[in-house]
Amino acid sequence: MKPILELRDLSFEIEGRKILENISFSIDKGEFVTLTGPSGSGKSTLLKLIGHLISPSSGKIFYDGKEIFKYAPTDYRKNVSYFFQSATLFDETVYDNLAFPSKIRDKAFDKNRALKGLHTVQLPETYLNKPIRELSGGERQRIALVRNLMYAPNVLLMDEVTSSLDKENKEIILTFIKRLNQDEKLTILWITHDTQEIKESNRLILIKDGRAEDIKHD
Ligand SMILES: Nc1ncnc2c1ncn2[C@@H]1O[C@H](COP(=O)(O)OP(=O)(O)OP(=O)(O)O)[C@@H](O)[C@H]1O
Repeated sequence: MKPILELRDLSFEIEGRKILENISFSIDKGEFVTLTGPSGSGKSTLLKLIGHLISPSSGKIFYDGKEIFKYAPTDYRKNVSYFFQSATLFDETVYDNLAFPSKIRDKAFDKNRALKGLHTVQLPETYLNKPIRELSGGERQRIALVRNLMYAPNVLLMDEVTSSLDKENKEIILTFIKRLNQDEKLTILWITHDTQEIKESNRLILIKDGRAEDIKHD
């Protein structure tokens, strides 16, 4: 089976300083992978490279066997989605936000999927009509994730998305992404420092001194 993501000899330098050096690894469809490593080791940089937000100094990244810059950026983002910690919702209702992905695709709003998403992140259906400004930070983060997954990508990249959340919100988000990983074979690559979250992933890649090393693989 060909890997869904493949990094070949990826290096990244900034202002003459080597941040990542000859990183090579592959990820198969359906894997749930945590990137770990000391602060400043280059984890966020690596995720941004894979998300096609920045370009490597050398080396290549392949998605589904094709180099990522050969995809039109919008096509790539539909397949490989980068979810930010500070994902912004528009200051309208939950419904407006959840309907946005269908609007830009010129498709009908999939209410069932939206309600299933709300249910999994433990918010009642009545939240559809709630203005965003009335939601707590954790609730906003949950809605942002449901919106991001209205049309599930094949790969979800996330950089410390739960770090500012309390235990309850962390668990809800973890349950949601695990469900998508199991039910929809969503491939997940994320950065987290939370030991419970690390335990849930089936592979752990350590980024240290510019290099990558597999340290756990189920
Ligand atoms: N735009 C930039 N300009 C200059 N240096 C940068 C830039 N982006 C990242 N760096 C440097 O690259 C190194 C790696 O940063 P990165 O944010 O990828 O680390 P990290 O492993 O994600 O750290 P943390 O766990 O603390 O978030 C750091 O030394 C950082 O200062």
